[in-house]
Amino acid sequence: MNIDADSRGADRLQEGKVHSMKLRDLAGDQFPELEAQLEGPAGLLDISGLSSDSRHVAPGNAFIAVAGTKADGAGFIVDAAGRGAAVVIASQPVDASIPVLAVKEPRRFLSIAAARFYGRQPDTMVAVTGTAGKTSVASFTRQIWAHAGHAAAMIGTTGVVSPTRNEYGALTTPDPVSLHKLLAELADEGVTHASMEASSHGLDQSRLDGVKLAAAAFTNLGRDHMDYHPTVEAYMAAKMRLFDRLLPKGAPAVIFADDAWSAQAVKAAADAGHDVRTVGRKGDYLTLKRVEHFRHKQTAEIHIGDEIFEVDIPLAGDFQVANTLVAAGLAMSTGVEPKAAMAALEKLVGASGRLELVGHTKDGALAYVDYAHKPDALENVLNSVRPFTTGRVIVVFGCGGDRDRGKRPIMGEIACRLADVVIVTDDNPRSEEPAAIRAEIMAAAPCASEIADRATAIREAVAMLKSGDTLIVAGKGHEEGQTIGAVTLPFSDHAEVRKALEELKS
Ligand SMILES: CC(=O)N[C@H]1[C@@H](OP(=O)(O)OP(=O)(O)OC[C@H]2O[C@@H](n3ccc(=O)[nH]c3=O)[C@H](O)[C@@H]2O)O[C@H](CO)[C@@H](O)[C@@H]1O[C@H](C)C(=O)N[C@@H](C)C(=O)N[C@H](CCC(=O)O)C(=O)O
Ligand SMILES: Nc1ncnc2c1ncn2[C@@H]1O[C@H](COP(=O)(O)OP(=O)(O)OP(=O)(O)O)[C@@H](O)[C@H]1O
Ligand SMILES: N[C@H](CCC[C@H](N)C(=O)O)C(=O)O
Ligand SMILES: [Mg+2]
Repeated sequence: MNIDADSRGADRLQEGKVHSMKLRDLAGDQFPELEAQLEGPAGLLDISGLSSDSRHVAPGNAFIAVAGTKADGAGFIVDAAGRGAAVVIASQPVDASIPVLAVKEPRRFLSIAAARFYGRQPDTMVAVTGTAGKTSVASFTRQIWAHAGHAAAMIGTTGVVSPTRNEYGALTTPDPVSLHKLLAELADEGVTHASMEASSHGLDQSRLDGVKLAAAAFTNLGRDHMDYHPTVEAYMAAKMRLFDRLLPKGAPAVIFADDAWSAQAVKAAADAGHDVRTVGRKGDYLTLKRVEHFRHKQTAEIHIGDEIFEVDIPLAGDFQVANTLVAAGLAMSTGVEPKAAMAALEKLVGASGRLELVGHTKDGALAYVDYAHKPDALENVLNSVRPFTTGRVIVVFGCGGDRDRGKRPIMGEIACRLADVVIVTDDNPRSEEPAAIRAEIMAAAPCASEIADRATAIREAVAMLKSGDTLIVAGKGHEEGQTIGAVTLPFSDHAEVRKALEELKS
């Protein structure tokens, strides 16, 4: 059976390379404004691929001109034509040396056409949105499916994981062309179930519009990406696109019930005609009755209908219970039996760099790496370790450059309020002046000390650990680099924490 699947996959990939489609087949019937335009000769053009970046156009491609944050693709039509584009799809008719077809939403066209061009995706796809927890939920959902015997994959911030891959990725939600190429490859490799993260950028830019979703989920909403979305309401509206535009009517919408924005998410999903399934303490699909926190695990009592499960979740952090419930909700909504889902929760492995225990001192002080790079996440992670910390909570963190400046003082205030020792350091300053970023955090963190170099900050924090203390190195999680200016130097919080712990022992 494997041999068959493999050889089919190979054929298909081979086919992909020489593949072409008539423009009218690529467009399908979702763009009424294109119908008349496709009846002409343009509809019969053979299209060899799609690109929204003129620099990547190959002969015979359709160039989709989209308006971006920095430029408007319509300004690159001449460039695309020069590289052999067969046709342009844009928001307005433009005079050009090749046919230009106008659609209302070029980004949506790009996604739908990419889905049709690559043709296949895993049979059961789910997507999760929310400010925090997406990567964890996508990973846990994949793991629950895998325990239930399905060939499962996940796509998100940490990359792609499938039975045959573990690849680092650049974006949380890939651009539509890479996404559908990847989905077709996964389907050809035999993957039947895939979970993906729906970032607010991805939703806003219609990157997921071609994905056929069986279910979707919402975790929570907090402050994030205020450099991109004009208001928090606009940010929430982008997230709710998952329910009101993408999820087919009547499909399960799994919603975490205990967040301040839960009611609004429930309303959006119900208004869109979905089968709303809430999870959490206030949840009715999966109801959390009780949690006991231990150092490296938590025991949760979960009610599903009339059944009661007592589950040992091998992860630290209250928020991880929320994430496991959302993941179990998605897995059960796509056919996993409750008993199998609950059994799988006992085997979960945390996503890399999400409150991940990297090591401990000889006195047993714990050192964690975590990806909290936004206010709510920092608040959650610091609160999460307090119950099992008998000594001090020590945190090392910074804020990224060229990103939302407003979060800097907010995170500074949270750190001083919830930790006993705070060290402010650099986290991808990018094109900004690192000292200026730190100063904006420090302005609201009078308790903090400042150590610019992240490796030094980590070494000093590890050196001060005493029995009962907990160290959180926050903000970079799984990342493998530190971006200063335009250069990314290799850097890993995991490696630096390990090195510092080793130095202590020697
Ligand atoms: C802000 C943002 O989301 N930008 C994304 C967006 O680019 P853009 O539309 O802003 O591009 P632009 O530079 O204004 O150019 C407009 C158009 O002209 C085209 N162009 C440009 C130059 C040229 O010579 N020829 C040409 O055709 C561009 O390809 C583009 O299509 O569309 C591009 C194609 O899909 C993405 O690669 C790009 O992601 C950039 C790299 C990025 O950093 N995005 C981050 C912020 C992001 O999306 N993050 C989220 C959330 C992360 C999380 O919190 O988890 C994610 O999903 O990863
Ligand atoms: N359910 C949750 N509630 C609050 N904070 C959480 C939750 N889940 C995770 N976190 C915090 O957010 C960090 C990132 O978690 P995760 O990667 O799962 O979320 P994400 O939504 O994918 O984030 P990103 O948008 O940055 O990719 C964790 O390291 C933790 O600090
Ligand atoms: N997806 C997020 C990750 C931020 C992680 C943090 N380490 C930083 O660089 O700010 C972003 O690109 O805004
Ligand atoms: Mg993520």
